[in-house]
Amino acid sequence: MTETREPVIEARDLHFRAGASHILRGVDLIVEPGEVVALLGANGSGKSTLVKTLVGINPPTQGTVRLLGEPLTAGRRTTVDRSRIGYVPQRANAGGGIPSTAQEVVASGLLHGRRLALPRGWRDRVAAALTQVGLADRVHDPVHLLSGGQQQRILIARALVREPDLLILDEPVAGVDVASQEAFATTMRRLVDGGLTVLVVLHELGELEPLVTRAVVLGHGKVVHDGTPPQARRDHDRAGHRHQHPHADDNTLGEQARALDLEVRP
Ligand SMILES: Nc1ncnc2c1ncn2[C@@H]1O[C@H](COP(=O)(O)OP(=O)(O)OP(=O)(O)O)[C@@H](O)[C@H]1O
Repeated sequence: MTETREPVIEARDLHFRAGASHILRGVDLIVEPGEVVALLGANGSGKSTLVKTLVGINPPTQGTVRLLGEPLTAGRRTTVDRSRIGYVPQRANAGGGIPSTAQEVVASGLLHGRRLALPRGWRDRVAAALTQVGLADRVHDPVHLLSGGQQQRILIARALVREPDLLILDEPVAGVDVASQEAFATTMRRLVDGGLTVLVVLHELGELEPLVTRAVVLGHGKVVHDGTPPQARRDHDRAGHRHQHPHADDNTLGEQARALDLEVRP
């Protein structure tokens, strides 16, 4: 993996408008190498829009984005090396209605920019990516016949096959069975230990909680918290949990935390 000393993600004063909607309203986000940042917030707070703005799908109407130290400028050829970035979109259908095999879908992750042919050794790389998500034996299976959780793992393999330095995931475990969530967390642990930087949109920290180094909470298109990851409310039910922290019910963060069924440590 290539060493990057500058922030892996550096977004300044990001705004995104769609028609009359002002969806992102001045977001600053810095992610340093090796961090695992959870992007949280209530439904409609702008998480997916922010992630799409960061990867260049929604060019910002104001503000700047730098990825891996290079500027991402709307409408201009970028010097950002996209082969070093893996992106897993939200609730995507891995098969796309076309009966592709797992191998074909994962191999498509090796095509980027002007690369229209698969590189030498692609079969081995695809097999290695499928092994990382625990689906090595499904290489020739049509993706549309796999379960929802397995399809999501195929999409994660499609991002991992690039051996990225930065992985951006939008709700990777939404609607995914527990076995898949555990397999995903184990894979992430291994990759993060190897130096991967991660920005992950989540509704709850779940199995990824031990990995998350920082939480950024969005509320109405703005950052309302950037720091310690919130603690799951289910902790209250655990034996020995000491109820010492305030619920911050009177501020915006409290609203966000309630919407997420989370509470924020003081
Ligand atoms: N292209 C667009 N045009 C108009 N409105 C949009 C567009 N994209 C998103 N929105 C609206 O912007 C708001 C934020 O959407 P976004 O999908 O970013 O939220 P989110 O935090 O990811 O929500 P969820 O948790 O439900 O996925 C929503 O009200 C959404 O309907």
